[in-house]
Amino acid sequence: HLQNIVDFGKHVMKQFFGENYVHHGEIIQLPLDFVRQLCLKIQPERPESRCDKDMDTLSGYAMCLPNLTRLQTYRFVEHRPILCIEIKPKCGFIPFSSHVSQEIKHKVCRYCMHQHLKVANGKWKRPSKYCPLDLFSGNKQRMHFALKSLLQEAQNNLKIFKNGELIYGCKDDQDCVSDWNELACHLKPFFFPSNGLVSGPHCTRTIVKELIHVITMTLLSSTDACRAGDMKTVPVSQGRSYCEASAFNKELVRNGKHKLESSGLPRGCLLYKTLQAQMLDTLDIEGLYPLYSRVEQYLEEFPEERSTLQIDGPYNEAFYEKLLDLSTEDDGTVAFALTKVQQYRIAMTAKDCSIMIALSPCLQDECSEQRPVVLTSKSRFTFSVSVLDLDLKPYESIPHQYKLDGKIVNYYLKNVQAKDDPVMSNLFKENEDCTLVLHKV
Ligand SMILES: O=P(O)(O)O[C@@H]1[C@@H](OP(=O)(O)O)[C@H](OP(=O)(O)O)[C@H](O)[C@H](OP(=O)(O)O)[C@H]1OP(=O)(O)O
Ligand SMILES: Nc1ncnc2c1ncn2[C@@H]1O[C@H](COP(=O)(O)OP(=O)(O)OP(=O)(O)O)[C@@H](O)[C@H]1O
Repeated sequence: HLQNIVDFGKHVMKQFFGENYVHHGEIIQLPLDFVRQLCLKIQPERPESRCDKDMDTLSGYAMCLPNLTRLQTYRFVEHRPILCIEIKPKCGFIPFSSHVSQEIKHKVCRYCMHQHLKVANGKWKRPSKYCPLDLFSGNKQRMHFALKSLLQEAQNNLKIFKNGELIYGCKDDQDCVSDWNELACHLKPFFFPSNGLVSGPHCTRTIVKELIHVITMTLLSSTDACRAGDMKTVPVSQGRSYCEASAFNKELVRNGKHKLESSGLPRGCLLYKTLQAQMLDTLDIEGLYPLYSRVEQYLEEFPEERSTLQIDGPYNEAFYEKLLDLSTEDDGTVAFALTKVQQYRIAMTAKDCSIMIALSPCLQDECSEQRPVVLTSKSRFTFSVSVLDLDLKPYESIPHQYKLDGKIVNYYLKNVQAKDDPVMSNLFKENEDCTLVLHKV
């Protein structure tokens, strides 16, 4: 299983994301006693919602990954201060598939719809104003808004580490730190090293603005090329480039502006590559589910074929090659259905991965090709960008995805859209006041 995870990173995700962004890790052997002690030590630290999963304490094998809160541009550990921003951007496009049955899915993105269900279920206390389409727009104003929203309501989409230690974001499901003054205290030596800025609300705002600027610039930077770089899954123009529920969009509409800018992402940047991989979901779960059922039916008849079809690996070169087939014509075969299912699993993985941006202050003479640099008003940083959590989503999770999609959309239609829509909300009001009169017939 571990070998599969490593191979998947090495042979598949590196091709989609690029050599420098993906760290596939390696398998190591550990003494069982050490693993048992480690398990006991970390158990009380794990968020409650994660406690349904257990650490493997029996095999003696583990995956060793580099510490991505540190710079990845140097092979040896550096002992200078490091900031790391972890962003889980989620799905950055609106489905364009003709299989979508509810019009709302062509207007409001899944993240924004899901927010309402998550708040109703108690996963989060408040909805976030973050919309992935703003972050993926490539438009600096929209990206700034998205990042500010993440800083306001981090949920599980933003974490900030200083020297490897979490200083901002959710430690567990309940405990979310969102004190900007405290954050500014941590960041001040990075952004204003000569201490020329007095403290107070103005100082906090300035520091947060600088932080957002640095994140935007690093997200738009291109520090790698990849094999699938020229593979165009879908032209971005095919889907809607903004989400109607985005607070940024609503604000524009309120101000009488109806045109939302989408500058597009530079092709080499990690956001662009993430979006391209996400867009391998060309059919939407509604179009994909019948194809999954076709594969399932085949496997029921021929269970021994499961390994030939490479459903659970091996994730090798041959597996990657099959993913490049973007034909849309369904010839009714299992082969067609399987390709779409595997592409969907890649897309799901890319929709749930995280981006790690590591930043370290540097001097003017330290920039080179290997060490990209980003500038702020009073400092300069060398940085690296990596992608985290690239375990292929299981084939078995597809029915769950299908059900969840229905739940998210239905909840939104019933509880949010109906109230936002003036015609519908008037209907609700009238209904509240109406009296039912029964006549004898
Ligand atoms: O379905 P989603 O969009 O809620 O994503 C799940 C994530 O929830 P989120 O929306 O980020 O709060 C969820 O995140 P949390 O564990 O809740 O922080 C997981 O990442 C889950 O993946 P897996 O099933 O553990 O492999 C994710 O499930 P997958 O759908 O990616 O399998
Ligand atoms: N290589 C790494 N370097 C730095 N931080 C990491 C690394 N791997 C994971 N983390 C941190 O740990 C968090 C959880 O990691 P990840 O999502 O990979 O775990 P998981 O496999 O989903 O965990 P679980 O066992 O709870 O399901 C990440 O969001 C990140 O903050």
